[in-house]
Amino acid sequence: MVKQMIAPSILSAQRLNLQADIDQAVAAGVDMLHIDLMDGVFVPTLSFGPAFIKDIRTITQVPLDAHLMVCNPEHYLDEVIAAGADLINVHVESTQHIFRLIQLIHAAHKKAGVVLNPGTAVTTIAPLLATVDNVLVMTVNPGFGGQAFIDAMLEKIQQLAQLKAQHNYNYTIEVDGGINDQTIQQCAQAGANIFVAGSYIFDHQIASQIQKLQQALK
Ligand SMILES: O=C(CO)[C@@H](O)[C@H](O)COP(=O)(O)O
Ligand SMILES: [Fe+2]
Repeated sequence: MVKQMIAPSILSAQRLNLQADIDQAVAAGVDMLHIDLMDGVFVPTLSFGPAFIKDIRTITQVPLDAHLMVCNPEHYLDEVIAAGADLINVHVESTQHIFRLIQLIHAAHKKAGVVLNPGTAVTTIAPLLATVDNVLVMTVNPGFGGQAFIDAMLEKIQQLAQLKAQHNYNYTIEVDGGINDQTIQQCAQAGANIFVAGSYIFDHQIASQIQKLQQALK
C-alpha cells in the first residue's frame, strides 16, 4: 500500500510571512511542500521562479514538489534541479519533448512526474506510464488557487489506478486543485496518493486544516 501524502501548495501561503506558514505546516506533519512555477504564458498568472525553490530549500528538509506551469520547461529544468526540488512535475501540454525531460530529470536522480490538464486524456501519456514516478492530475484548470474541484477528474484518477494495477507500474497519483476534507476522500477512494491543498490549508488555521485532511484520509 502506497503512503498517503499531504502536500500544501504554498501559492496560498502569506508571502510576507512565508517561513512562519511553512514552519506551521511542517510541524503539523505534512509530507511534502508543493511549489507552483507559473510564467504568465502557459497559465495567465505569474508566481515563483526556480530561485524561490532554492530559498525554500534552505529553511526545510521536507521534500519539495515543483509543479512547472511554464512554456518551454526545458529552459528551467537545470535551475529547478540545482535548486533542490525532489519531485519535478512537467505538464505534457507544455513541451514537444516530454520523454526527453523525464530522462533529464532521472539523470539528475530526481523523481519525474507528468501533469495532465483537465482536458488532457490519460491515453495521451500512455507511453510514459512505465517510466514516470508520478502522474499529477489537475483537478482544476491550472493558474489559480481557490477554484472548485472538477468532479469529472475522478474517473481519470480511477483509470490511472487501474492501469497501474494492471501493468504493475510504479507511479504515484497526485491530485491538485480544489482539495478539501470532502474531495480528498473522493480522490483517495479513486486511487490518488498525493494530495495538494492550497487555500483549504492556508486560508484558515493551518495546523487544524492539515489535521482535518489527515483525519479524512483515515
Ligand atoms: O497548481 C495549482 C493551481 O494552478 C495549485 O497547486 C493551487 O495552488 C491549488 O490551490 P487550491 O485549489 O488548493 O486552493
Ligand atoms: Fe500546483
